[in-house]
Amino acid sequence: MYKIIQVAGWVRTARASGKEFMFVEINDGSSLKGLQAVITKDIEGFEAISKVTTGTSLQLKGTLIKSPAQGQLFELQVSKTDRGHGVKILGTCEGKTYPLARKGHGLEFLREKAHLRPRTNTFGAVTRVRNNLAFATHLFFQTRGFQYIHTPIITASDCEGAGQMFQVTTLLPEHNEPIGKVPTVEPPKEKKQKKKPVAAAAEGEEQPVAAVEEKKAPEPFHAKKIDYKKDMFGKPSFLTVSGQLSVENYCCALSDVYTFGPTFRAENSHTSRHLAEFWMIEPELAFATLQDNMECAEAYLKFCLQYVIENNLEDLKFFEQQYEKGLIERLKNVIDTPFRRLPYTEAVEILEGLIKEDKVKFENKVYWGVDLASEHEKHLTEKVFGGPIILYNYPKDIKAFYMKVNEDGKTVQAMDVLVPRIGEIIGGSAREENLERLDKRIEECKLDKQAYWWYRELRQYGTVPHCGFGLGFERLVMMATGMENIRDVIPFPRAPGQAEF
Ligand SMILES: NC(=O)C[C@H](N)C(=O)O
Repeated sequence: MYKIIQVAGWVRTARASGKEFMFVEINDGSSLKGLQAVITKDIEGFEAISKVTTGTSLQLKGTLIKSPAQGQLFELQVSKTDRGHGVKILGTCEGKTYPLARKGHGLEFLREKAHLRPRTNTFGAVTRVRNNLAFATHLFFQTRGFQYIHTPIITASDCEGAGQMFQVTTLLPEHNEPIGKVPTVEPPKEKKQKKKPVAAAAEGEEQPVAAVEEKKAPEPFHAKKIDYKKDMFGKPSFLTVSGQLSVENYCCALSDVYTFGPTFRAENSHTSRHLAEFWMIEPELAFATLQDNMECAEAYLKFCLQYVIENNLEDLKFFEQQYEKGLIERLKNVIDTPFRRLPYTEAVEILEGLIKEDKVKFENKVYWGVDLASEHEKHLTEKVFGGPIILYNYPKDIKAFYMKVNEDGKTVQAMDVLVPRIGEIIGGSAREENLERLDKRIEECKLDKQAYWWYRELRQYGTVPHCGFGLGFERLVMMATGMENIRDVIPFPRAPGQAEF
């Protein structure tokens, strides 16, 4: 049994075997392994093909046969036959300057070659896992009846109240001259429109706009004075730091919803866990408690990891070999073990106890009320509990205004999912659904009540208990692959000094 197939891809390795034939391994990025082709001398253009180097793009037509060689099931035989075999060089690759001609590049070197690094085994594998995690995310929420909401990228609201926002400015010239050639606008011939009666709108429906205005001739482009800054959004606007407040609007109408989009934080952070542009998954659950929130977060994380074990095993084995020994076992443990849940207060007591007994030293102080540093979070997950944990009921002073205050008046119904190596992967809370209490928090946090008028109205008109969380997608990719630097799990990292591509 043989099959004639046509494939295309980039040469990984090419080597001649005597003068009679040559071996070429090509890869099209669909999996870690490429396809080996044996090309014989009698094929047209053999002379040119025998000189191809790594990176060349090729199209091959040949017969797929069982491979006699070890480590591969099939190989492609390309030789002169009556079955239309052939080789076509699509794009040659300058071997002398091609940055990936040599094997075994460091990740740092590859970060500077963001346009070419997808061709390496590491970035091919990261990309395939990332893709499946995104797919698993939709699968998880969609099969549970959540609606996917596209929340805005440009917004005037600072969800977290943390002020780490990129401001959006226009590049249009200050002096109202339009860019480029101005089209001449001929005013249309004046035509009077008859007044039409407005049809009665059904209750609750939008009123149809009455066609009562006479159509005015458009003003010539130059005549209009435009204040671009003001006309654009009317107030300073920013790139979103979170879709949460927007998705809450939809949660208070469609019940369970989620958003999955890019978010931006203008942190001048050089750590291996932060990016200025990252993707966040933010579900919002209606008629739900903090308990429901924790359950959803845990089930979602486990679902995603299970999905990549089932669909990316070859890639995971590669990561295990190259980056993290025991990766697959670790993932299976996460899936199989219930996440330990404990109040923030208890976690602080554990850490304080360890410090007192001289069992651990931290750079950052630990006391009730502190925002735990990543060294504390890592210690808890890696050394104390040996797996992911969920901390909840955090001091209200270190958390955002929208979180529901507990009866003790000191803590809020917040939760963070912490995982080994990474620290916080999920942050969420039950939202304050009571308008009075929300207003009190807005005041305490010294925020502008007026700016949140629409958010407050959700509490005014048919409020419901609801909660939600945000998962930093890149941190999930790090968790699933064992990659240690967040810049290596996103196609084009946006971090200080890195925005060229
Ligand atoms: N949707 C969420 O709860 C995420 C939270 N607003 C954050 O940015 O961390």
